[in-house]
Amino acid sequence: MSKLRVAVLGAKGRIGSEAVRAVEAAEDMELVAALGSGDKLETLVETGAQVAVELTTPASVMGNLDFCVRHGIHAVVGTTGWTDERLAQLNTSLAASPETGVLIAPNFSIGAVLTMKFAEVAAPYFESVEVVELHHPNKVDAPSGTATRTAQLIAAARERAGSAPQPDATVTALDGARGADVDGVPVHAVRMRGLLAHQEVLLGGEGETLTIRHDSLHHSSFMPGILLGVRRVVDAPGLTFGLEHFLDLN
Ligand SMILES: NC(=O)C1=CN([C@@H]2O[C@H](COP(=O)(O)OP(=O)(O)OC[C@H]3O[C@@H](n4cnc5c(N)ncnc54)[C@H](O)[C@@H]3O)[C@@H](O)[C@H]2O)C=CC1
Ligand SMILES: O=C(O)C1=N[C@H](C(=O)O)C[C@H](O)C1
Repeated sequence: MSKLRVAVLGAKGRIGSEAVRAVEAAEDMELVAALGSGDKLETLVETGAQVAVELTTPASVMGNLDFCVRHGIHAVVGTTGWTDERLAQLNTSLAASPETGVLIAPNFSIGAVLTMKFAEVAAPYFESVEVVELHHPNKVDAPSGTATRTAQLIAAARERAGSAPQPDATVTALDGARGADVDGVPVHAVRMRGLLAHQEVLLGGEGETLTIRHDSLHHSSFMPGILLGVRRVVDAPGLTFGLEHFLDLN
C-alpha cells in the first residue's frame, strides 16, 4: 500500500515539531515537507503533498488553507481563531474544490473531545455552567478554541432543552471579572508558567456541583488525533468541524 504524503505547516512550533516526529514515525505516512514561517507554499505542490497538517497561527491559517484547497490538498487544522465569517470563507473555497477535505479540530486529544461531549450532555441538567481554561503563557489567543467550542456546544444543548438563563445577580463587576460571554456561557482564561493545556467545566445545581476536568500534560496527547485526522480526511470531502466526527461519537 502506498504511503500518505503528508506536509506539516508550522513545523518549528510547539505542536508542529511534535507533529513532524509523529508523521515521521507513522508507518503509513511519508513526511514530504516541513514548512516554517517564510517558506514557500509551492513546496506542497512540488513534493506532491496529499494532506497538509496546519499548525501555525490565527494570522496565517486562512492564507495557507486557501492555497491548499485551491490545489486540492486536504488539510488537518489545529490552528485556532475560527469565527463564523472565517468558516463561511473556507466553505466558499471548498465549494470550488468539492473533492478536497478539511478537518478543523479545536482539540486533537481524546480527553478534550470527551470533555466537550460530556459537558454537552450534562449542561441541560444544571442551572449554572461556566468554563475555565488554563494554558501556558506563550499562547497568543484567549479564550482557547477548545473553551469557545465547549461553551458553544453547552449553549446549543441548553437551548435545545429549553433551559432557563443562568442565575447571576451581579450588578457591578470589574471588567473581565465574570469572564468572556460565549453564547451566554462565561468562559475564563488563565495563563500560567508550568501549565500546558487544561480545562474545567463547572456545573452547579441545587445542593450539588459537577466538575469535568481535562489536562493535556504533553503535546504527545494531540498526536493520535492528528494522525487519525490525516488518515480520515482524504475520504471526507468538504468541511468537518471537530474530531468527534471521525471518532463516531455523534
Ligand atoms: N487543536 C489542537 O489540539 C491544538 C491546537 N493548537 C493550536 O495550534 C496553533 C499553534 O500552536 P503552537 O505550536 O503552540 O504555536 P507556536 O507559536 O509554537 O507555533 C506556530 C508556528 O507557526 C509558524 N508559522 C507562522 N506563520 C506560518 C506560515 N505562514 N507558514 C508556516 N509556519 C508559520 C511560526 O513561526 C511558529 O513556528 C495555535 O493556534 C494553537 O492554539 C495547539 C495545540 C493543540
Ligand atoms: O495553544 C495551545 O496550546 C492549545 N490550543 C488549542 C486551543 O486553543 O484550544 C488546543 C489546546 O488547548 C492547546
